[in-house]
Amino acid sequence: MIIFLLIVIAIPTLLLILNRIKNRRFYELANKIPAAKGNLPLIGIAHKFIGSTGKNAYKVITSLSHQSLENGGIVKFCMGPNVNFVLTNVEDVDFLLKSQLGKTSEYVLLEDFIGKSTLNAPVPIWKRHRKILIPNFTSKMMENYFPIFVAKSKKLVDVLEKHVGGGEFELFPHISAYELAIVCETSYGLTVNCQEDSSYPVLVQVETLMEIASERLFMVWQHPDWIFKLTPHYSKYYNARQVLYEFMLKVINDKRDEMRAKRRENPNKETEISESEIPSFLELVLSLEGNDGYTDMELMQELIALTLAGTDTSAISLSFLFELLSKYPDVQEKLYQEIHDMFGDSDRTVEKEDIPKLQYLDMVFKESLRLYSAASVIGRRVEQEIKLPSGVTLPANCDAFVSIYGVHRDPQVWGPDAEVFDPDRFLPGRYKSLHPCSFLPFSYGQRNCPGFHFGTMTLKIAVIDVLRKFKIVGTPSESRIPKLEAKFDILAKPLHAVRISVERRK
Ligand code: HEM
Repeated sequence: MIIFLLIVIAIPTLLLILNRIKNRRFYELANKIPAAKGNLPLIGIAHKFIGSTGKNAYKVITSLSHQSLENGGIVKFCMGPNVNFVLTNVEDVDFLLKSQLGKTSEYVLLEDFIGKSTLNAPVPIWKRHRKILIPNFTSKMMENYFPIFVAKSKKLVDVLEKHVGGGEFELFPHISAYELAIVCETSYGLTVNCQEDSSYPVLVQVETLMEIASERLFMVWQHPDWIFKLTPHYSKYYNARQVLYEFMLKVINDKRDEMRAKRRENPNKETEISESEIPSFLELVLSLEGNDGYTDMELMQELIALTLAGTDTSAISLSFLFELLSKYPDVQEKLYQEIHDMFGDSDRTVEKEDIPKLQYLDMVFKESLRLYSAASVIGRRVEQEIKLPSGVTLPANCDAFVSIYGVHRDPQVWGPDAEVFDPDRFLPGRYKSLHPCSFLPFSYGQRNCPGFHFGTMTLKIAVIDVLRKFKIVGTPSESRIPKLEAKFDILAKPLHAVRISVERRK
């Protein structure tokens, strides 16, 4: 027994000492940075995630963010042997996001279903993929996609119409279907009926995969693939991935056949996509010679990554926005007045030129994203030792997390009322004087969100169309500090199903 105990205690201790000696410089620098409360030797804060729920994980993340703010912009936490840092100082965040392009080790866990896609790929692959992806998001493409956004928004209004007089209902599935229908049509050129059918396979499987991947993220012992495969939820995960893969492969093959058939009909045509057509990302890649280096597997995984990146982020952001409007009827009425002043009682469709003219809409949109960013934290791998503008030096080979949640609630940036929901803080004169990294719901630097305009458009169009038609009714908040509960499922999502009711305006 004594020998057994000696082995159990002595071997890890010896390994720890050897690790400390080998990485002396790393620990010398890391030790200068304050550690999070409850950070224990050997395990760090991993115990805080035992039996973790998304709600608990969100609490840990927000607590680390507040501790970072209290320490002047940085806090250290360990997950088992890994030492990580949470940054909230805007100058440091600016420096980190401009200088470090690699993602942290957590993103590697996503490889299991999205491979090495733009979202999570190591830098050399990312550069190649991002170059192919970017033409899909130019202002010309946004113009092309605009009619698709408007058509899906109209369908969202039709679906909500059925709830008039019917009391409270769950909003999120309708919004999620709206965003998915847009991403499918713009990314794969596929018209899907998910707005009519809430059991649509992509919607359900993406949800399952995100839930399980998020749980695994915090269970460090499940990170090795062979252990993960032994867990009870692996078969659910595997089945969801199979359904998604089969669906996407069929989409690719069908599109390729369709394009080949067109080429046979018209062999003299140089490109397969005419100016008048709206090419999807998939069509753009398939029209490139040899798919520009994408294998079918890579292309399929990139499409899944685009679906994840584009659908959930936008749907979550829109859901929080509508929930805030239901809780603050004064803000909703002011916004409605602005929209009504522009459209009157007409039924004309929203046009691209309308959007920048709606200033209060922009302020409400930004304030909602400030308080409830779908991406509450983003990670960057620090390869070489870096000295941050605040004077802190991060050691080489560590993971640094930018807390978007923390930056957006920093009283030094946003004032003592940083927790208050106040769209006026985005009045152009007030907001322009802030550091560009003070507001970064779409991240910042070269690896920021390419879907920034896309997401902004889909959210604003839906808000305009829905408010023109309906008053959104919920339980008004008694405080100007909203207390919307969230959980962490890789993204920060509403904890409970958002329930609202709608009343017809006219
Ligand atoms: C309100 C909506 C959206 C929000 C809040 C959002 C937010 C973000 C954030 C914070 C990142 C950086 C993630 C990181 O560094 O880990 C990101 C990356 C990305 N987003 Fe978005 N996004 C939105 C909509 C979209 C849409 C509509 C698309 C595409 C259709 C999209 C595609 C992507 C892609 C491909 C990346 C990876 C970029 C790279 O690593 O180079 N996003 N997004």
